[in-house]
This record gives sequence, structure tokens and C-alpha cells, in this order.
Amino acid sequence: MNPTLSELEAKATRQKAAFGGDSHIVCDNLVRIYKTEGVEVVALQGLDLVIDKGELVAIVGASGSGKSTLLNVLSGLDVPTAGVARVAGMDLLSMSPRDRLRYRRSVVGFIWQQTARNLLPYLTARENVELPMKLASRGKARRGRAEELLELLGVDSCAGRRPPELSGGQQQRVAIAVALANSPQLILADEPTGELDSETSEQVFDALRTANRELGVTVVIVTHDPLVSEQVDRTVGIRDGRTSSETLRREGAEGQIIAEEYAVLDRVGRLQLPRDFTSALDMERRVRLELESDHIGVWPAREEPSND
Ligand SMILES: Nc1ncnc2c1ncn2[C@@H]1O[C@H](COP(=O)(O)OP(=O)(O)OP(=O)(O)O)[C@@H](O)[C@H]1O
Repeated sequence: MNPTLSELEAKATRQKAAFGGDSHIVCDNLVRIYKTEGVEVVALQGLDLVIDKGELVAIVGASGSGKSTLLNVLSGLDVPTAGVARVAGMDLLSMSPRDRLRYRRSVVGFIWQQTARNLLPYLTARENVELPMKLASRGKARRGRAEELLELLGVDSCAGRRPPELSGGQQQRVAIAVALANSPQLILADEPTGELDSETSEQVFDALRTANRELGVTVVIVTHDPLVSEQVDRTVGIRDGRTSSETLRREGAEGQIIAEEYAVLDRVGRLQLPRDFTSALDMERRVRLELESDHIGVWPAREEPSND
């Protein structure tokens, strides 16, 4: 017997709900189109991404590939045009303004690249960390928590100083403490080490790793910095507004780090072949596929027979 329309609808809904399940971050076919002066820019073109609770993930990709757009969506600053974006079970497309404010205050913490953008220059480091707790009406324990966080991130000696009296790396570590103040479940960092030298970058990355390991916070870092992207367990590559590759790292038997790069197969079976692979074999427009017992072969299209 043919299924009824309501059975088909129920099946489609079940399949949709299954993607990403109850993972901490789920982006399903996420689209963000910007319209400026009648021109449309498709910054995210159906991006799929699943991140589990407690993961530390780096996002990499060429300039303009959509990394900051993704982070702005996940932080609740920007609303996508279509698709699904869910963090900790909250739907970022249909959220009310009130829930969005609560989300931005208490569920997610954000660190910008520009050190000066993260902190108020006329407050001390401790007061900067206390401020988000004050705004969220968190009572008495504010001072103790601010000091604990500054200590955890190795900047307790800076508590009484204002940002202009701190180095760039110290400012970023205080910024991480600010982002952690209201015990968020997720920290997002957009190029947090972009303005720093390599030694200072290492300290800032260590502070993010500490937040991840000690507090169990999920951390997503957009970065061009190999020091960061090569030290996380998972690096997600974005190309033209879609996730295109993933590098997974694990420890080998002798303690060495083994990195394996994968292409991402999306929900409808699309994958992006790396540009250097396709250009090395002059692959354009069409390729020939062959299914083998344990792999799929991809070949350049056969030369069309000429009519001469
Ligand atoms: N507010 C906006 N209005 C119009 N277009 C935008 C806006 N923000 C981003 N874009 C466009 O969307 C695309 C993706 O931009 P996005 O900033 O997300 O890329 P990115 O990968 O973070 O780049 P970068 O590494 O240079 O920061 C780009 O083509 C960009 O010009």
C-alpha cells in the first residue's frame, strides 16, 4: 500500500530531526545571504556542521569563505537566512529577542581578534570580568569568581590593572575570563591570536585549552594560525560557504600525533574535491566515477572523439 501524505510528512520530519541529533552545535544546510545595494552575497551556502559538547575545534579557510559569518550566527549576533542552527538545543533562527539576549549573556562567550574590542579600557581586569555577571544580575560571588577565573588563566597578577597597562596576550587572557564569567557552555573566538607573536599566541591558546579541559566548555576557534589549527583534535575547513574538509588528530602508539585529512560528504552526497587535486589532473565540469568494493574511483572525463 502506498504511504499517505501524513506518513510521508512524518518520515521527512524524523529524518530532519535525526541530523546532528542532540549534539551541542548543529548547523544543517545553513544559508546566510547579505544584501547590500541590491547585490546579494551568499556567505554561507548550505553549510553542515556538527560539534559535540566539550570539543575544541578550529575553523580554517581562505579569506571570504564564511568563517566569521558562521561565528556571528553561532554567537547569536546575526540571524541566518535559512537552514538550521541549533546550540545546546536552542534554535537560533526562531529565538525571541528576549531569549537571544539571555543566550548571548549566559550560553555563549565571544572573543574578538582586536584585543581592544574585548575589554573596557577604564575598568580593571577584575572589574571587566565582573561586569557580565553584574549585567546578568549574578549576586555576591562575583568578586570571588572573577579572581578564580583570572587565576585559572594565569593572569591573576593583572587583576588590578587596566587594559592599556597589559600586554596583548594578557588582554586576550583576561578577555577569555570575561567570556567565561557567566559560565557559558560555548566559547567562540574569532582569530584570538591574530595580533600576537608566536610565544604570546601559545599562552592565549593554552588559556582556551584550559577553559576547555578544566571547565568542560565547548570551544570553537576561527584561525589562520597553524600553531592553533595544528594542535586541536579537529580542524574544519570551510570553502565557499560550506564545510569542505576535516582534519582529525589522534595520538599514535608511540605518543606521536597522527593527522588524517578527510573531505566532507554532505547530506545529499556532495563533496568538494581539493582544488590542487582537480587541477593536477585537469578535472573540470565532469568526472567519471566508479564504485569498487571498498572505494569510489574518480577519473577525468574521457576525451570526446573529435570529428576530424
Ligand atoms: N555585513 C556584510 N554585508 C555584505 N557582505 C558581507 C557582510 N559580511 C560578510 N560579507 C561577505 O560574505 C562573505 C564571507 O565573509 P566572512 O567575513 O564570513 O569571511 P571570512 O572567512 O571570515 O573572511 P576573513 O578570513 O577575511 O575574515 C564575503 O564575501 C564577505 O564579503
